[in-house]
Amino acid sequence: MNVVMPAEYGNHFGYFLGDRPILMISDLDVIQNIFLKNSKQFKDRPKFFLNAKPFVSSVLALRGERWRHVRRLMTPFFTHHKISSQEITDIVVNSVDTCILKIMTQKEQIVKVDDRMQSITLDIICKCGLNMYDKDVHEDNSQLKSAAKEFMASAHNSVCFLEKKLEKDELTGNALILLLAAYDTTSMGLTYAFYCLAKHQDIQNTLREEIGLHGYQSRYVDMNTLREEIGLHGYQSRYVDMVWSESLRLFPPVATFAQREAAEDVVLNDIFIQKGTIVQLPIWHINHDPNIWPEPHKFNPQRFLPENSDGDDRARAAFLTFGLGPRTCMGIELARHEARYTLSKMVQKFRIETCAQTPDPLELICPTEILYPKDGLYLRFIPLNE
Ligand code: HEM
Repeated sequence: MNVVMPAEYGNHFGYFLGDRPILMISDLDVIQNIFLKNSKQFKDRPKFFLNAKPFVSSVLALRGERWRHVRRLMTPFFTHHKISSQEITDIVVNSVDTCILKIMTQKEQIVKVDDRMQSITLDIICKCGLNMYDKDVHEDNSQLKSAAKEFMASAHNSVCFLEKKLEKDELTGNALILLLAAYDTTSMGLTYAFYCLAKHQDIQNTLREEIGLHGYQSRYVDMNTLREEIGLHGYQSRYVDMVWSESLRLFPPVATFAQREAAEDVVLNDIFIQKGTIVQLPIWHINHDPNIWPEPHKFNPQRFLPENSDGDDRARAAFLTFGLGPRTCMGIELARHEARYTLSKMVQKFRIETCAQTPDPLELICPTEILYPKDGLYLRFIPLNE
């Protein structure tokens, strides 16, 4: 719907989902007006269909002043400084290195990439956000169900840093949301990044060379190097960020979630928006609009060279993978931190290629909010000689 309808009906049109009026907007000026300039009139997401506790008490679903309060409390834990701390970096490094070891020791070089990435991101968010350690998370028989059970049981302890400030339901709801929001979004982002790299050996080589040039010559990217690269002196190998952004543009893992409800009647850019209307961002459509992104289906990390993006509101509205405005994704820094290390380390250790099981083209499904490769993604990980 996100893809087909804007192409057919133009840059703004409405439809009903049950009794809910939805307005789909793909004009960048209107998007800026709604999500950035007039965000006070569009501050909340619509009420969730899933009206169950503790989910409705999470930052994702809260509305109005309560959302503002919870978001303000949580924000300090998601800053660049906090995310690139030694504690979190240790967790990221440890998880990716365990995954590499697992790939190295398996007999076949064929890797089910989405499975492996899910283990990494589940491991990281459970340790960083929920204080929950599962030693089998990288094993094939790791039961997501039992992990989820354990998570629910320990949910209250998990966000204890907020304990005195939040209601019990909000603590549990936010723990649940941290898990849901962080794990499959980032794992699918990484899966698509590896798919793009496997299909573009030249770009994979450039990334490998860049990492070598900027201090990743050693076999292992040790903690000090990583902190120096990311934390203290700014990250040197910008190319890995460009690869990450470009694959997230081509394959935005979250398809439909960026929505806002109009708090009052309003006219913007000559469009009358009635109170209660739900404005929907067509993320996929904008990320592939040839008027915004020339040759939109081409994987070209150069688009994200700092000099090619002027960082103004319009540029921000053109890359919608993390949503836009005050309710934009809280986990951008954590996802980037995980991606920098995972992509860098994997291309340093392996040549990643497509194999007979790699789907081409990649067929995607969207059972809820997140896009998954229909039959998983298999790639060949060939260890590189030291
Ligand atoms: C590649 C990875 C990710 C993608 C593509 C992604 C995408 C999104 C999108 C599209 C939204 C809706 C934004 C809007 O309505 O404007 C969102 C919200 C959110 N994301 Fe992410 N996300 C990712 C990773 C993460 C991670 C790692 C975390 C947590 C550690 C996280 C936590 C959240 C939260 C809490 C919200 C709700 C914010 C609010 O309502 O105030 N996300 N994300």
